[in-house]
Amino acid sequence: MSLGLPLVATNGHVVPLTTRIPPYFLNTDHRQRCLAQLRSKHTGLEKYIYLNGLKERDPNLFYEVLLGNMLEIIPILYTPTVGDACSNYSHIWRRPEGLYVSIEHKGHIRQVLHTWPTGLASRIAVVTDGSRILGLGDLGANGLPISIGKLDLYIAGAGIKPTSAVPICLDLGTNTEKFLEDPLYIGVRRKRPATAEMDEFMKEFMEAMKETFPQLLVQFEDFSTDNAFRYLEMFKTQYRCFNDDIQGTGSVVLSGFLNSARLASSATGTPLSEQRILFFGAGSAGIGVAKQLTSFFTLQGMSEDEARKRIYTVDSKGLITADRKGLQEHKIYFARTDYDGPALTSLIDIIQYVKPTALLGLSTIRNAFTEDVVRLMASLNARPIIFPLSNPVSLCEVDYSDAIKWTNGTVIFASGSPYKAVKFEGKVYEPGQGNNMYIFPGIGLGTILSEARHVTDAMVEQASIALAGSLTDEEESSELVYPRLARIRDISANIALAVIRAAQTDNVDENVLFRNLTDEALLDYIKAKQWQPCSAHSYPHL
Ligand SMILES: NC(=O)c1ccc[n+]([C@@H]2O[C@H](COP(=O)([O-])OP(=O)(O)OC[C@H]3O[C@@H](n4cnc5c(N)ncnc54)[C@H](O)[C@@H]3O)[C@@H](O)[C@H]2O)c1
Ligand SMILES: O=C(O)C[C@H](O)C(=O)O
Ligand SMILES: [Mg+2]
Repeated sequence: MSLGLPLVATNGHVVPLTTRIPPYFLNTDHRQRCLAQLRSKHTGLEKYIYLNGLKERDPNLFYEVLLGNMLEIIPILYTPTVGDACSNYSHIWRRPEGLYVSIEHKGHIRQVLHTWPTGLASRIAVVTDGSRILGLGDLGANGLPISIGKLDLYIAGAGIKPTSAVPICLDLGTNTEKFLEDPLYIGVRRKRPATAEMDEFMKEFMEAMKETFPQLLVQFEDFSTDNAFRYLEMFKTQYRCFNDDIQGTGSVVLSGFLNSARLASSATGTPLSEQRILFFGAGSAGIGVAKQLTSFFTLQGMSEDEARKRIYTVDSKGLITADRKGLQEHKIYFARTDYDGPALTSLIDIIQYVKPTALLGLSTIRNAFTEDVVRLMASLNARPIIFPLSNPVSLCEVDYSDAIKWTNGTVIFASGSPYKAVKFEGKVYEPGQGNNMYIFPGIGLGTILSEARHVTDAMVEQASIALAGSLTDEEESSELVYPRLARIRDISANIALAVIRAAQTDNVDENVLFRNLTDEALLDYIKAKQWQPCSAHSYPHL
């Protein structure tokens, strides 16, 4: 109810003309109060629930607090705590906050999408089917928080308007027995459909998305690996969409790898063309990154074959070789044809054979990079590049403090989940966070603004190169391989610029107005478009 303008007392204090707002509330900093309330919670999950409530009560305040405290709050809304939120979502559920499209809606998906309140204003949907949430497996309908967390990064990190964001969970059932038996489980109680039924569902879903939200970009998130590759292939030139785990991860890891290779090369002189990269884990993420690296190597002048030879992949059965029977489709391209000895199954044996300059973990195997493994990498390389990229932290291949200790501080490190700085023998070392959160907000922003018909490979590649080039002098001299998170808005704007230029080169941009702008003018435009939260709007009746 409007009660007129607040009074300004002679001492300058603002006194609201209402009994519902405490008299001195407006003279205090409510953001500090929220932070104190947040910090009073003891577990990550309690903090997540608190923030969720704050977002519902006052979205402007929520995003203001988030933007001012990214380092503290991103790990709660996103990896790693979002993993706990997903695992427990049926039990912590409080209010509707995303769109569920269920297998039982098949044949009527358009009608379901029409119920979304922001309709034509929608620009970005993060869509998961909950089948491989982080490394936590099939969480079914509990997967929605991953879409919400990614969209919070779009809003905070790229400046997308909250009303443009559509978190979606496709509820296709789950193969995880304990959820099917849980009386509080919020999803349909059935096993996942066979491929043919799921394909029909996905085709109807994508068609309905395009009709209902014509200006929207779809980000596929955390689909199990076979489906992730299949739907990307099926839809990437038909709809405005991309897969975050394959392309976003490929792009962000290429970036960190380029900065790492430069750092290592200043100690060893090893050129990019002599890097040998060992992937421990060959799923959507491992193969997505391997493809992005080889594509970049060819851009640098290597032949496709030379580029591919730089890559070695390992799965649960050991080094992937072409002679292995029944290899899954996505593993064939990188299967080695130059090894014909007995199967190499231990990581130590594989490292001794490959002598990698870089070891990348996308395996979901906690502590797979043992002391022996890390020490062996350090004995082979003056600056070993070790990226344990599996999420959340509980599945990370090696902790930062161990990697520092076992390499005597020589490691060049980036992990998927955040780690704190480590003090070792009097020196402070800062880790990198090789997480697609640095890249998808910029890819999305650039795609939306340029109204690109599709997300092309060049758009993803240019995003990566822009991120790699975004380090400040201070960040470079601190030997960081990714920029500091607090700068993510500016970084996302720069990535968006690179994405728009690549869309233009590929002729997929429908907003051709940008073609006439200089880079400087376009960057200013992008920044001006970024949504800013303003908690002063929170009490409009005052
Ligand atoms: N850092 C990031 O930005 C980022 C992005 C995407 C995915 N990820 C993480 O990567 C991990 C993998 O994701 P995915 O989609 O590729 O999953 P996935 O399940 O398809 O892949 C896991 C791979 O690891 C292999 N593996 C399993 N056990 C192994 C063992 N004992 N030894 C060797 N290899 C083994 C599997 O064979 C498979 O190839 C997840 O934890 C996910 O959170 C991180
Ligand atoms: O969600 C993340 O933190 C990164 C990535 O998309 C993943 O699946 O692990
Ligand atoms: Mg993911």
